[in-house]
Amino acid sequence: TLRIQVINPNTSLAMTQTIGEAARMVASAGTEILSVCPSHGVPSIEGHFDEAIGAMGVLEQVTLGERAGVDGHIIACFGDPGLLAARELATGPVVGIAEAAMHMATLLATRFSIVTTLPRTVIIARHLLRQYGFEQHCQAVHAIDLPVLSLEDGTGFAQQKVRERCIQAKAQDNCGAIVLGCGGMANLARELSHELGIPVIDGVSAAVKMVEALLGLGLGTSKHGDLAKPNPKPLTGPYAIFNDP
Ligand SMILES: NC(=O)NC1=NC(=O)NC1=O
Repeated sequence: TLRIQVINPNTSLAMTQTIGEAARMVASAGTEILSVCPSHGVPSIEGHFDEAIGAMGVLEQVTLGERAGVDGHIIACFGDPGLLAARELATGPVVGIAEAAMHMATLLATRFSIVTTLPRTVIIARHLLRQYGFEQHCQAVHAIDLPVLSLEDGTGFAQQKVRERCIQAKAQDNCGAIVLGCGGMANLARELSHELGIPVIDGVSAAVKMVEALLGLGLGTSKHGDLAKPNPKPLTGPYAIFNDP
């Protein structure tokens, strides 16, 4: 059995649950999904400061997962916080939900749009598009202008706003696909794809299949060069957990 750890970098248990369920929906029979979140941190990630805190939680969970022998890791926040640092720590694949969804979208359409949460997170998506080399594929980045945890408030209001924004994007952007820009939207993609008649892609499920694909090819994170294990140093205080046992 493959064991893939899906890390919600924020500390909201409801969102961790949503993310875990979405991952299990698409996981292969031989794949066990472990859904985790940091022991300490920030309830939602809505900017650069939150991402820095979330990244430390990702590194904590990757460290614990590696020690437990998990085969691969998913960073289930649309900013992919801590991605490269996590790859230094990991032997298996580490895939972020933003890069996974963006890659999938480029295989299905010549242009995709992104629908994310707060306007201030739009710049984070733009930074990732540049970092991953997808700027020329992305037509627009839209925000529903609601906080991340509105997706977990049980009213369905945020979900309705996501739906409206996706309909608008399809009509206005001339995009062939839409990427959902938040881990908390993971359970909306299938229904929206059917309703809109275009691929609406959730990064959690995309990342599960990409990690399974990499493992199926016998591939893991390169340990040659800049993604080799960090040079050992005596880490102190809250970072002592990263020292080799
Ligand atoms: N753009 C986002 O909403 N990013 C996110 N913040 C979280 O806490 N989870 C996400 O996916």
